[in-house]
Amino acid sequence: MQELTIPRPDDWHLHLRDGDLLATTVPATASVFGRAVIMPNLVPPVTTVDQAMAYRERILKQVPASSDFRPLMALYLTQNTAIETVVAAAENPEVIGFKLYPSGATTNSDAGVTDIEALDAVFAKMAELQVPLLVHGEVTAAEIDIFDREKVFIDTKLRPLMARHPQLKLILEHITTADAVDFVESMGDNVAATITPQHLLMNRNDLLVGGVRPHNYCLPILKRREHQLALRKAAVSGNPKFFLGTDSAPHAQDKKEAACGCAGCYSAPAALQLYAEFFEQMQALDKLADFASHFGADFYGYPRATEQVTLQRAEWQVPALVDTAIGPMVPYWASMKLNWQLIEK
Ligand SMILES: NC(=O)N[C@@H](CC(=O)O)C(=O)O
Ligand SMILES: [Zn+2]
Ligand SMILES: [Zn+2]
Repeated sequence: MQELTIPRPDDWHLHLRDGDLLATTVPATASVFGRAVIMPNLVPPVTTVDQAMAYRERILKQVPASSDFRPLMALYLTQNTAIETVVAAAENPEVIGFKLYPSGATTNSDAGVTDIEALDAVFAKMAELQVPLLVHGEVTAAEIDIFDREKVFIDTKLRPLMARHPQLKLILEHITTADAVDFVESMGDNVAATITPQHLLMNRNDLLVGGVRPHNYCLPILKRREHQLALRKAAVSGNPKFFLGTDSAPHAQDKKEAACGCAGCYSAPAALQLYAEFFEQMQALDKLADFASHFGADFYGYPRATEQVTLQRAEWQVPALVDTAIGPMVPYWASMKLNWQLIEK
């Protein structure tokens, strides 16, 4: 196969950041993807519908004229999120749902949730109004090993949450383990998951063997190979519960290449090409359209894309650096080759 045309994909998990960086991050995604779920972990976090609409306007200013890109805004769930905010979110078509960050779990999660059970009335309202809950699924307790944090979260927090609220529409974000695959498969049609390119293409050896590779460091951290294989199998299984979410999460080069480096892979400059690389490795390019363009829209209840994008099988090198207003940034897969490139039609 030399050319592959698929419906315009959507990115169901994306960090654009704010301010001057939007001039880089918005075009990078909007030139390829039709819609994206915009993560709210700004400083301060995006906790209200008004804040989300103001942030959305700042994003729209950077969308290239040739693009119909639609940002779908996620609100940051805190311990103080009010029922009225759930109602307001349900009434606003540009708000897609709420993002649950366990406090301290990841970048800019200090304002996150410390006591999930205490928010049961909020979850009940979300379930009633079918407002999606998007979850960073890791516990943060110091005694829990970083490689076990997703599994322990599923066992001690998510399964009980779903038992209390069986109708809750829940997306387990950026899954990294066989345990997460099992959890999603064991639940009803109201539970789904996003999978990033780095968790499909890499395992923890790619982070640690031969030296620490800060640009492969993200959260949840890359796991052992057997977990990677479980994710790879799920992504090509044709099960509509698993779909594309890049978790592209830019940090400046000096913040990544540091004694205490930030977590997050800036994959947007090569996102679709990276997924194509993976689907080709699996001899499953015929499944890319479902994973990238159909299943997420179906799950969230948006129309499927009518436009198309075309990939061509031709070697392409990911840039070594991307210049941005906050300094140079090293994209995920920097300087390495990929077998597929995007072409204008
Ligand atoms: N994935 C990451 O490693 N980082 C994300 C936060 C997140 O999605 O957990 C970020 O905002 O930098
Ligand atoms: Zn996360
Ligand atoms: Zn993220």
